Amino acid sequence: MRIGYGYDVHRLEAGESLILGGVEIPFEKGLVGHSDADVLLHAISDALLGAVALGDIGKHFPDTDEQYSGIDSRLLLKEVAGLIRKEGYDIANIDAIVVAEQPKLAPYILEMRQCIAEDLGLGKGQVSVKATTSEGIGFEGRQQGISSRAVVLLQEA
Ligand SMILES: Nc1ccn([C@@H]2O[C@H](COP(=O)(O)O)[C@@H](O)[C@H]2O)c(=O)n1
Ligand SMILES: C[C@@]1(CO)OP(=O)(O)OP(=O)(O)OC[C@H]1O
Repeated sequence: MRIGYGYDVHRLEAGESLILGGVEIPFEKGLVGHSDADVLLHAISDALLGAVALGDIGKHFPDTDEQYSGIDSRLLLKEVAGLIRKEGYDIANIDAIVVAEQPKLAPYILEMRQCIAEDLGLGKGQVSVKATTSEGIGFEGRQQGISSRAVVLLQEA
């Protein structure tokens, strides 16, 4: 068995799309990144890579490489899942949290879990996504950014 942990942050700006867990969420601001800036999928991807000591998504998909400009992070997640399988592991479960003052994410959580489960070939019972505010403090609380943390457990295939 292997455990992995991932953390990511992206900046919030007006005029950008807000995509979390593969789901586009209507909001006045969105996340800025080289890719689609899906901070939740990035945290999960980093947790998966970390579990098999394969570095992080910045190593595999450098933000200096034009081929990843604006890329759908679901494609990156699927590629990471392939690397995990190549190392001889299956995903037992994922637990992730998004720290966002706004918007209210509860209505979108089920769809996020379904997207992630579909991309990783899992049941939605193996994928947990949670949300919390930052109680108005810190960069998330000031709505300057959104962060995400994820933990994954892998088992030998
Ligand atoms: N962006 C968010 C943040 C939180 N939620 C849900 O609201 C509940 C209360 O949040 P606290 O920060 O007071 O813990 C929490 O349990 C989340 O389910 C949300 O939907 N969207
Ligand atoms: C995903 C990648 C690649 O497009 O870019 P960003 O969207 O900037 O995301 P980040 O979490 O900073 O790091 C990984 C990157 O190399």
